[in-house]
Amino acid sequence: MLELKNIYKYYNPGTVNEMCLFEDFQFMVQKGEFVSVVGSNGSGKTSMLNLICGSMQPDRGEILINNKPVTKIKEYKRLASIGRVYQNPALGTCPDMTILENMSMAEHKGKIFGLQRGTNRKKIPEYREQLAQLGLGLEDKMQVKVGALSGGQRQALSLLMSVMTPVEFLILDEHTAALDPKTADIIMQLTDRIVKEKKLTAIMVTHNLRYAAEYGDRLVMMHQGKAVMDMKGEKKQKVQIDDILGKFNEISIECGN
Ligand SMILES: Nc1ncnc2c1ncn2[C@@H]1O[C@H](COP(=O)(O)OP(=O)(O)OP(=O)(O)O)[C@@H](O)[C@H]1O
Repeated sequence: MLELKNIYKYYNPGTVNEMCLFEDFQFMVQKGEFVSVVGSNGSGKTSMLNLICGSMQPDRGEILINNKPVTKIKEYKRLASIGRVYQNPALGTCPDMTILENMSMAEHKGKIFGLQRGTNRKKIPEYREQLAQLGLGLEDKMQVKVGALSGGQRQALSLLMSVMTPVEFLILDEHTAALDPKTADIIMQLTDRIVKEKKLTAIMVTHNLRYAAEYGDRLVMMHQGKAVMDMKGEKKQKVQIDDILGKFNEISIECGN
């Protein structure tokens, strides 16, 4: 379970540009939930993910993971239980290293590296099998540098790498936004499969209302640092784009998008 409790977050405090993004913000995600988060530009979606992952500190309030306060725990330690995939496929992988080296590095996330060889050769068949499951032919490109892959291939690899350690949470920050529609669909199906197979608790920020309606078991819409819609259960299972489009247009117009 993940909880943001009474969160306050100010940007540029003490300046003319001071902005209170979150004011007594509450957000709770149950174990195993797959939450799609949509919202207007600047509504605080990425900031919320940054607070969860520890890349940003709240000014007040508490963040709890499985009822334990983690607010003061540093990002790199918090990421032991969290996998994160970014919008930019370049962010989750290292372009000058091969697929094999990237996977080896991902498997050692959080561990201290010595000067021993980077890749355990015995792991190759296992990595190969994991890559084959992506269905993109990456298993035959294990010695190819990641910088030479397409955005979609790279994002699929980022996704795979983000769950190579036994994480409990998957944080997806517009992870299909930079991909063409067909590739985005492939990555989305892959995401859904991974979340279900590994029984992860997932939070997916997306601007794609179709994905938000189609995937996950809860849909949250954010606006100006607040959740203005929170749908789950049967209501979420039955939701269609048209059911959320009205509210989405309303908040988008309000903030000039
Ligand atoms: N580091 C920062 N310094 C100052 N203001 C910031 C900073 N990060 C975010 N903001 C502001 O906080 C608000 C929320 O930003 P955030 O990126 O969380 O929104 P978002 O919902 O993810 O937006 P988008 O959909 O456009 O990506 C915006 O007004 C943004 O300008």
